[in-house]
Amino acid sequence: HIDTSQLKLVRLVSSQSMADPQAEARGPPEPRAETLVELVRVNGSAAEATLSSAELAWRTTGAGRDSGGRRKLELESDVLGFQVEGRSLKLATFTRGDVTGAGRPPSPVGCGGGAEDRKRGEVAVEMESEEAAERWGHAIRDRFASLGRPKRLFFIVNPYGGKRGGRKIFQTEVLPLIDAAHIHYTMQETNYRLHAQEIAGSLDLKKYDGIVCVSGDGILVEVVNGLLQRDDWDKAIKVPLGIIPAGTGNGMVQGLLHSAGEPFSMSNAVFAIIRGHRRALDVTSVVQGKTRFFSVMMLTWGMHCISLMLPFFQTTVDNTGHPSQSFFCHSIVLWQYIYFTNLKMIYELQVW
Ligand SMILES: Nc1ncnc2c1ncn2[C@@H]1O[C@H](COP(=O)(O)OP(=O)(O)OP(=O)(O)O)[C@@H](O)[C@H]1O
Repeated sequence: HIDTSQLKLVRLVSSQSMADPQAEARGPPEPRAETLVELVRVNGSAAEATLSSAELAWRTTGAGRDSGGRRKLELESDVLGFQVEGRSLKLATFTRGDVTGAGRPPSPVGCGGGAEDRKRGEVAVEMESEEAAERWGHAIRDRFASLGRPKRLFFIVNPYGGKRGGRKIFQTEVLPLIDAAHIHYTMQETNYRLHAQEIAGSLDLKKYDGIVCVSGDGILVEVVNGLLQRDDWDKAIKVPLGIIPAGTGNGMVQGLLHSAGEPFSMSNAVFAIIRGHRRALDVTSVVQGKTRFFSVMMLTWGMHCISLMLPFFQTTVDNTGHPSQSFFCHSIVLWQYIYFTNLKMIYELQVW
């Protein structure tokens, strides 16, 4: 609870504060990777396969019904992970539509776009030699690294958020995809209020490529507060943060997925983290007496207030700056309207 009579200052800490910390380290974009071509068997069918910087494509060469059909996997958006086993390169796919050709008529090249849910699958590419499989494995690993995919994640799970499904969501929705992506992880459940803040305040951040909250927005805000209260806060706040919707409103996830052009779903939220999707968020700082609070949601609150002051402003704006049409958001705006029109005090507020 914040005593609003003492609300003195809303300060925009930095519009870049949650930007990709590895962007600088990664430096300028890699030169285009060499294209590899091999005669292989894909899910048992003879094919000519090509690995370019962005995709793995193959054209079947056998005499069957499917002969000459071309299929492809976008490495960034269709592949969860892969492993090399002897001469075999096994790709765990997560696609909209069928790209393997098993069980359905051939689909046209490309499988991105559309609101259809992604489904898991496997594409097994049998190479002529173990060396070839290793070479392709290295090449795909390099492609993933250049996309900024995380290798080690720290999960904070709130078992009491929303409908108290955090634990189950982690086990059944998050872990299978994280395992398929071969991401190493550590998981810690929150045991009490502000536990997430404590965890973020003392976590050895060198060990992880990101912190993921399986929770509502409240835990994310705790994590931001924990990071910003550290002595090394300026480095700490650059650690990528992720959120898997296990809360009540989940406004942050909805906004982030919308900005990435992905429909809101649990698996899309997990996959966005695996793919290393990032965007910068503003952090606000509120000083109340001698205490300072940080929030990534407070700006939304501010934006709603501004929207209320403009009588012809038709839409609300969510925390990522996108128009939000949900009934829930409009209810919040209505509640804020009633709240603010009943306030008798004027607050000093600066944003810069
Ligand atoms: N083990 C726990 N026991 C009691 N409270 C907890 C525990 N773990 C976390 N909390 C508290 O639960 C609160 C709400 O958490 P969270 O944000 O995950 O869910 P929510 O409030 O339901 O979702 P939303 O923020 O989307 O409305 C947080 O303030 C956190 O401090």
